Amino acid sequence: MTLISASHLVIRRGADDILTDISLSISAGEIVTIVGPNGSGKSTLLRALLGILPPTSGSVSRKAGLRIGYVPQKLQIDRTLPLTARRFLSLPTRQTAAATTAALIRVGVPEVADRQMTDLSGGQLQRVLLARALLSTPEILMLDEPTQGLDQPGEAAFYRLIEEVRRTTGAAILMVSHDLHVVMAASDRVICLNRHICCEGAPRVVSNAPEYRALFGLGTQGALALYRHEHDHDHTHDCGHAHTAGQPHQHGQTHV
Ligand SMILES: Nc1ncnc2c1ncn2[C@@H]1O[C@H](COP(=O)(O)OP(=O)(O)OP(=O)(O)O)[C@@H](O)[C@H]1O
Repeated sequence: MTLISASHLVIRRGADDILTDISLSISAGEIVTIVGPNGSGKSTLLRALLGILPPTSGSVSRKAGLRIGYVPQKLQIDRTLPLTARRFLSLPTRQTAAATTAALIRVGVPEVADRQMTDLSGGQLQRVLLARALLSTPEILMLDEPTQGLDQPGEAAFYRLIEEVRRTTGAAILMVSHDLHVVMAASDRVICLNRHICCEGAPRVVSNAPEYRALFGLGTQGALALYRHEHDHDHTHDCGHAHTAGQPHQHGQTHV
């Protein structure tokens, strides 16, 4: 079942097309990761799919009544405003103490309930944001670089949690990530964005550890090098190679 789809979506700001001709769909229960360089439109795409940003042209459609849990890239909290984690979970929809306690237990940080939001560590804050998103029992969770600023064990733990959420709730996950580990280990499908959809496909299992480590050092470019993807358009795109329309192909090595 399709939860969200975009058809020939264009988002323009001033004279600039931030997104051009984006067509995609997200199905129930799948984990899809959007990768792409800084400024490639990843956050803009999430916001357009959420319905926060109206399309300049093209369209976005969401299943009727779709419940979306959104974890934003940044959260601005006024340092002068006292706000405990429990209270934060009750905004904007009021929740019972039992519900907020259960949500914090679920994401593994019950001890932060009465702490100030501004005092939480990066990893605790991400979990509280996830807890709030889960309180709406979402059919799809949308996460914008949810592990930014976390160390590697923190990232790994957070993504294990995301996978568990998918397993236990069946929610689809759509996330933006720069992290090759995530792209490789946790996604059913990867979408490479550079204002248009550069390419997309299933991540490939990497058995050769030294190669994996070497490519991991290349950041997003490394990630792009390591998954299967199919092209449906014909140009020499920003992934740096030419190809022919209608000829899906598989990449096994770098294609920078
Ligand atoms: N409201 C706006 N007005 C004008 N330009 C904008 C606006 N919002 C975003 N942009 C521009 O659109 C482009 C895409 O931004 P976006 O934040 O979607 O990229 P991103 O891929 O998420 O980047 P990053 O990886 O750095 O978070 C950038 O060049 C940005 O400056």
